[in-house]
Amino acid sequence: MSFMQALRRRWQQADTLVCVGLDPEPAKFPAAFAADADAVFAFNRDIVDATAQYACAFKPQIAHFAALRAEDALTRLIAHIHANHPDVPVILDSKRGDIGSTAQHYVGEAFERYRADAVTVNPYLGRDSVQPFLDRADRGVVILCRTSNPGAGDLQDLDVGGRPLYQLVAEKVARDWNEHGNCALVVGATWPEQLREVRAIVGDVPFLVPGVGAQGGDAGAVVSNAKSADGTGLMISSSRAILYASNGTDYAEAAANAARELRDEINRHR
Ligand SMILES: O=c1ccn([C@@H]2O[C@H](COP(=O)(O)O)[C@@H](O)[C@H]2O)c(=O)[nH]1
Repeated sequence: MSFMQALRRRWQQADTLVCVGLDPEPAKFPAAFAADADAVFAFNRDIVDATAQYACAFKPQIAHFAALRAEDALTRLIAHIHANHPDVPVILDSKRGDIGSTAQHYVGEAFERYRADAVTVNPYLGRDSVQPFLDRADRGVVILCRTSNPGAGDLQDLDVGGRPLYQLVAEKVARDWNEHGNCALVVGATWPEQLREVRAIVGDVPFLVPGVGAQGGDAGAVVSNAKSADGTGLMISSSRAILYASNGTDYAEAAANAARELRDEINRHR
């Protein structure tokens, strides 16, 4: 089953648009993990098992693992998700982008080494840099469009022939790059108006929407402005607000509660 098929099936069967972000920061782990040499894997595994029922996708962010020299933990975590929660697809958030010959190796990194179902990609080197990802029709290619950070507009809003650059990215992805139907777009929850504009341009292309929770985006506004025609179309991603809902012994239960509350808030606006 392709990433897009798995995502659509998950949206329908689990009735959730929540993407659980996996961004390990050992300083925020509960005290019990201090003596655990495998803490990065163990903490994330517990979070995954506690929140899977509320998740339409998991999104590990690669830098959080690589900076800790925990690539092996990331490999085992994704294998754990596939083995124990096979209906929940995994998006590797690595924001890759390079000339085609190197991009081919980033494809291998995401899909062969880590066995992710989808990967985030930076489009600013142009189509040939994204083509090796696009060619993998079974995998998702989640392309940066209008990111959630405060400086997103510095470049993404630059005027190109009377329109902001991010709108041209959206149009190009939806009309040219999505031949296999395997593209999605990153649009931040912190930009409700831009979410509405991009949805109007791209039809039902799925959005990965980071920026609720710790970054302060309004989940209700995201849904109202950017849901697709059938009330889905969104992977609304939260990392810190779920992962670190508690640093006590109830960390897994608190994470599950945070994910469930986000799911319920989202569903109230669908
Ligand atoms: O525009 C973007 C693209 C990616 N991210 C990533 O999402 C999470 C957000 O974490 P929170 O704790 O929910 O704020 C993180 O991995 C970012 O690298 C983003 O925030 N914005």
